[in-house]
Parts: sequence; C-alpha cells; structure tokens
Amino acid sequence: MSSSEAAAQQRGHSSQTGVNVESTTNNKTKSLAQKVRKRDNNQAHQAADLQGYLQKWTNLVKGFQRRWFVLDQGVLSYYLDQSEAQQQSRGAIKLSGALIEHVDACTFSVTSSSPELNFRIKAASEVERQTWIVALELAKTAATVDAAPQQVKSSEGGRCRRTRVPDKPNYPLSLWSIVKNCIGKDLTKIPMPVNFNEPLSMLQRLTEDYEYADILDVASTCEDACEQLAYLAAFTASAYATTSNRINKPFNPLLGETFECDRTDDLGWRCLAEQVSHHPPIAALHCESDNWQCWQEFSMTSKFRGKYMQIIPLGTAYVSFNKTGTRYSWRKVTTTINNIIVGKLWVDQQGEMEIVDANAPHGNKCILNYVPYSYFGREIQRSVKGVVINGQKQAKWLVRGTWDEQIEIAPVLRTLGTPENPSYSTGEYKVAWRRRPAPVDSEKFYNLTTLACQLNEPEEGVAPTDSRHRPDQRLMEQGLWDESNQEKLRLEEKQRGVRRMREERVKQGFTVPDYEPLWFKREGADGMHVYNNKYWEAKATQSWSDCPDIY
Ligand SMILES: CC(C)CCC[C@@H](C)[C@H]1CC[C@H]2[C@@H]3CC=C4C[C@@H](O)CC[C@]4(C)[C@H]3CC[C@]12C
Repeated sequence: MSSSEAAAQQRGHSSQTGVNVESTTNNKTKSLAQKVRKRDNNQAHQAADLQGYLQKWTNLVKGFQRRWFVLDQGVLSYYLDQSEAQQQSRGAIKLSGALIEHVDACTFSVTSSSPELNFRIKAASEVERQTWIVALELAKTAATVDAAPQQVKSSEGGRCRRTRVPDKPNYPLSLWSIVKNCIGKDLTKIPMPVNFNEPLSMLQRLTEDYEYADILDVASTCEDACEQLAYLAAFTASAYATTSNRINKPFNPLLGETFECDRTDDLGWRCLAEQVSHHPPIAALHCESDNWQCWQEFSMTSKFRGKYMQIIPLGTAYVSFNKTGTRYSWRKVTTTINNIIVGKLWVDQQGEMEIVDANAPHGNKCILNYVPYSYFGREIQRSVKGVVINGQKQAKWLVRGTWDEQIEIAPVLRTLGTPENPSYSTGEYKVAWRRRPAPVDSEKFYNLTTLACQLNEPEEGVAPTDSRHRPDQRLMEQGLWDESNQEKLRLEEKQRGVRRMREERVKQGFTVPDYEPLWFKREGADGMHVYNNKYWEAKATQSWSDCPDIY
C-alpha cells in the first residue's frame, strides 16, 4: 500500500483526529473530485484542520518529546499537552510559504524562513505521518492563496484576476529514471508522474502564443505590407519567450478537452482550443480580435538524440488581418531539450521559419532563422535573424534579436554585395517586441508569466470539458501530487475505456461514425481543423449538452 493510499484509508477511520472525512471513502475518485470542486469554490477555507499528539525534536540531550500539535487556520502550533491547548502555544509556524518535507517513514519537518523556525516531528506510523503532511500541504496551499496578492492591472473590464498560483512543492525525482525506459517513444506517450509537469494543459500552453498579440494590432495598422511582415516575424518569435526557463511538461489534453480564454475586455482577444484527435494527438486553436484572426493546428513528434530530445512541431499557424484580408502562414521551429540524463535542463530553438503570404505564394515572405546554440560559435545565443523579401526577391526589411528578449526591425535602404553574399544598409532599427519582466518570485511557481497564472484560474460559465475543470491538473496546482497522479491515471484509463468500447463495437460489425470534434471541422485540401463558429454562441446560452463526459 502506498503512503497516500494508506493516508486515504486512515482518513476514512480517524474521526478522532478531526480530519474532515468524506463519508464515501470507498468511492475515492468521487470524493477527490468533490474535494477539488469544493476547493475551487472557496480554496481558502477548505483546509483540513487537525490535532493530536506527535513527537517533537527538542535537542540532543532530550531527543524527541511528546507534544500536542494543533493545525488551525494555516498555523501549526504545539503545546506541552492537550490541557494547555487553550493557552499560549509553545511555538507556531505560519504555513504560508513554509517548507513541508518528508524525512523518513514516520518523520517530517516543517520549516519557515522568516522568522526562521523548524519543527522536526515524528508520528506514530507512516499513515499518521502522511495524514499530517496532507493536512499541512492543504493548509499551506489555502494560506498561500489567501496571502498572495490577488489584484492585477486595473483592466477596463474591471475583473480581478489572480497573479500567481501556489508554489511548486519540492519532491525530487530523477527525470532520467522515468525516461530511460522510453527511448523511441513519443513524449506524449511516456507515462510520467506529474513531478515534471506544470499545472497547465498543452491547450493552455498554446494559448500563450497570443501573450504578445498586441504586436498583431500594430501590424494590422501598417500600410507597408513588408513592414507588416516584419512585425509578424517579431510576433512569431515572441511565442518562444517563455521556453527559456519553463522546462516543465504541460498536461497532455484528453480527447475532447477544450480551453477558452476570453480576454476581449482587457487584452482585446479571445481564444478557443480543442483537442481534436488522440492518435496522433492534435490540438486546434482559434483566436480572434477586432483587427485580426489567428488559427492553428498543432501536433508534434519527439526524438531522443543521446543526451537531448528534439520536439518537431507539425501543423501550420495562420493569421489574417481583417482590414486587408491578407493572410500569412508559418510552421514552428524545432525545440531541443538538453541534459535529459544529467545536469540542468535547458531549451534551444532552431530552424528556418518561412512566413508566407497564403494568398500569393510568390508574394512577400519573411525568412527567419532561429540560430542553434553552438559551443564554438561566435553568435550570441538564442539569436533570431531574418529578412523580408518582396515578390521580386528584393530585401525590404531586416529582423534581428533573440527569442527570449527582444526583436528589432529595420527597413532596407540599399542592398550591396553579391546575391550570394548580400549586405544591406538599413534605416534605424526599432523594437517590435520586448519581453515583459517575469513576475516577482515566479521561479517558485514554475516560472509562469502572469497571463499563464490566469489561464487555469477557475471561471464560471466555461464548458464542462474546459481544462480548468480537469481534476488532476487542479490537484497538481494545489501541490497535491500524489492525489494528482492517482486522478491522472483514472482519467487516462477512462479515456482508454471509451476508445476500447468503440473498437469493440467496430469488431462486432457496427458502423461507428468517426470521432467528431465539437467546435472544429476539417476543411480544405489539407483537411486542417478550423473553427466552426459555434462555441461562443453555445456559451451565451450555456448549451453544453453535446459535450462529452471526459473527467
Ligand atoms: C522531459 C520533459 C521535462 C520535457 C518538457 C518539454 C517541454 C518543455 C516542451 C515540450 C513541447 C514544447 C512546446 C512545443 C511547441 C510550442 C509551440 C510554440 O509556439 C511555443 C513553444 C511551445 C509551446 C513548446 C514549449 C516547450 C514544450 C512544452
């Protein structure tokens, strides 16, 4: 029996310890889901309070001593014995920001940094230890959410959005120990515990492509089509900004999972994503604003190449500017994840990206080169270089910078040199994109940007299939990784079950219609999934009856 199972069982029996007990513990999955939902509604006040005798480390002479511990409203206090509990405590730690660590089978420690305090505590059994750790983690999450500044920009929409998620707990686990048995497998097919995840699904991660969509607003006002393309090049590079320090795996979306992000009020755009295929996994996105529309289909293959892994994205991204109807398309470059076996993980981008006019194949285009990292190279790292050429193959604008910091663009005034080795004299460079500074302390919460923190914020009225409702991801966000892992397995099994049933019916000779996504349909010669314009209307009337039950 794993410790978390034991803890769950313990919770079922231990009414005496005062843990909030779900009466239907035999139906554990349900009780977990309920717990998540409850916590969504009122995260701050759902923490399980707990009290009881434990052994507390005093000093080398006296060793462990029996003390009465009380967990109440985000504070862990102790007393000489139970009768003293109404009086002043002997010591107390605020759990917000505290470190809760498992030491050995029965021992754990709770540490706070300011004031500097540490309790080393021994429980009577592993089960009791885990019960306390779970209660403490829950209380910590609730307290941290409470303590976190909730206010963001004073958006015209007037909505307050959160600016952070709970801190990432620290449960060390070697990536290589998981991945080594999976050489040759695709990243999306490697069964991985949530320890390497970030609390976002790939649908949400892809929505972050639009974090700097204001560049598209600028581009939409350009009179010069080549300048517009140069801005667009800056936009495509901005999508990689977060990859420099976000090396966690987003959750693989379940088939039929959706994610909406309506930021029309403050950012001027809204986006809808759906997982439209499971084998191979494909996501489709559609993002719209008054000035432009963007859509894309995304899937990927991944390859181990010795000490690193390469992610090769498939699918095409499009933008169309409303005023002129000009449409451009591009494909994403290859992402490399280095140091898979040992060392610190780091990411690089490489490859050539061609941004072409989708209506005029021989018209303007931008050739952007994401220069790969080279140990010996003289190039600055993460560099992006590009040129916008017109239909006559004349260079019109130059693009330069790095994908993790900023991109500048400049008009070409004159082309010198030879066609094989041209040199350009340009006008002044202007900054087309600059990365916003990271939020304070973001290294404690997966290096998420403020927008990223807000993506998974619970929101009313979204589809039942929305990633925000995904229970394993919510548990992970709250730092409850054991529980999250269990839920993840249950959801994946449920998905397999549905698949198996389809296959069974096909075997029995029934005609089973192909899986149809709800909000996207295949269109055009390449059969790309494009938006069917139904989601936001369905949302307005809350008509979700066609949504599959995936959680
Ligand atoms: C072994 C584990 C830890 C590896 C984790 C790999 C993560 C960091 C990789 C896997 C797939 C990658 C994504 C693949 C494609 C895109 C789309 C692009 O427009 C922005 C970057 C983005 C969103 C990448 C971000 C980094 C990414 C999420």
